[in-house]
Amino acid sequence: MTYAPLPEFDHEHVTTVSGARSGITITVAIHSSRLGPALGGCRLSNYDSWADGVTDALQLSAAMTLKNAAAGLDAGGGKAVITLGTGETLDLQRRRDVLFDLGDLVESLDGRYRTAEDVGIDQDDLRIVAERTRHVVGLPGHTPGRGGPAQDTALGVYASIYATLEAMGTPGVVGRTVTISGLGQVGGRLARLLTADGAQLIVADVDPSRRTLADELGARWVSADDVLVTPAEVFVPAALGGVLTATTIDVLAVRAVVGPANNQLAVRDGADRLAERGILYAPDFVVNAGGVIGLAMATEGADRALIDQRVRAIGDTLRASFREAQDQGITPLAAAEGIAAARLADAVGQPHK
Ligand SMILES: NC(=O)c1ccc[n+]([C@@H]2O[C@H](COP(=O)([O-])OP(=O)(O)OC[C@H]3O[C@@H](n4cnc5c(N)ncnc54)[C@H](O)[C@@H]3O)[C@@H](O)[C@H]2O)c1
Repeated sequence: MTYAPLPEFDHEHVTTVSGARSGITITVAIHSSRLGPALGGCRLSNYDSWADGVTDALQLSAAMTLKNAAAGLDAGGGKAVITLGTGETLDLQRRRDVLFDLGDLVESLDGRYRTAEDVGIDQDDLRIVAERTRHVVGLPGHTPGRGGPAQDTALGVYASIYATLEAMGTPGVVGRTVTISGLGQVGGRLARLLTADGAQLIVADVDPSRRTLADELGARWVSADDVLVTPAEVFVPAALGGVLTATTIDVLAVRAVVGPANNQLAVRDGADRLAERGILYAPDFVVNAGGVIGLAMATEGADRALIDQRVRAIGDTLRASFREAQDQGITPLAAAEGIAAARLADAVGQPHK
């Protein structure tokens, strides 16, 4: 994973601790609570160093501020990261210990940050965290309908792909080639939706067991190494962030990038580079907001139909970003950041940002 350098420190509050039970480094980063108490998942992942874990928490929480603002949620941006060393795994006892440590840390923030699932944390883990804190969102049984943020995230990406193809002047997915890198919780669900609509899928995953789904859907399987150079109309990054480096942008053979991975751009000028290559970039924090929209709305008691409607409206936010970009001669990323910034600027009576 490549981390774009942070231009400045503008977070409201960051706490990094060694868990009292586990000794594992845990960071909670609250970037902004201007629109409400911060909401964002907890990631449990391996890092080269504890400092990389902190950097990831800083970047992910800043992205949550943009995501929640652009999605029209009354929620600020925050994120937690549990930092495991390279190759480190947890046995059941240690996993429980670190989840209790996380719960205590979240509880100590008294509701300023609400945690949820993210990569490496599932609903069983959330149940354990909830034994130590009230500030957990998306517990099993709390989301109406099909449940789980991945389905809502996939639906938001699906709506985004339609909006992007429309902006490219080639609406609809029938017969269009779409490459999905990462057939996990989101990528797998998205693959099913697009196949049902008649898209031609090309898929890759580092986990060979995902090939079963590829075969079931009649998708073409390519290696994870080749996925970026394989020609297609749309590239969907659905694995880890940081996939769009100066080098990979130069070799991409697609017309658009639309995917759920957080913080896809490893270089700050990545959006400009994509535009120079004539590749339409759908900003990740707009595209992947479905999960958090579902979580936030479920806590407010919304029903499934209303949540679906709001998740599908991600396509409209994207259309507005593309229009603004066209009108102003800026990238869609800058336009989407402008939409989020306008909401943040309108918020009153809350702390700075
Ligand atoms: N789950 C959500 O609701 C949600 C919400 C917002 C953003 N996201 C982001 O979307 C992405 C996917 O999330 P997910 O929940 O599906 O995760 P996941 O862990 O279920 O799936 C990721 C998949 O990517 C594969 N993978 C890992 N490295 C790869 C590589 N180099 N090349 C190809 N495949 C690779 C993994 O084997 C796995 O199958 C993540 O970046 C996540 O942060 C997810």
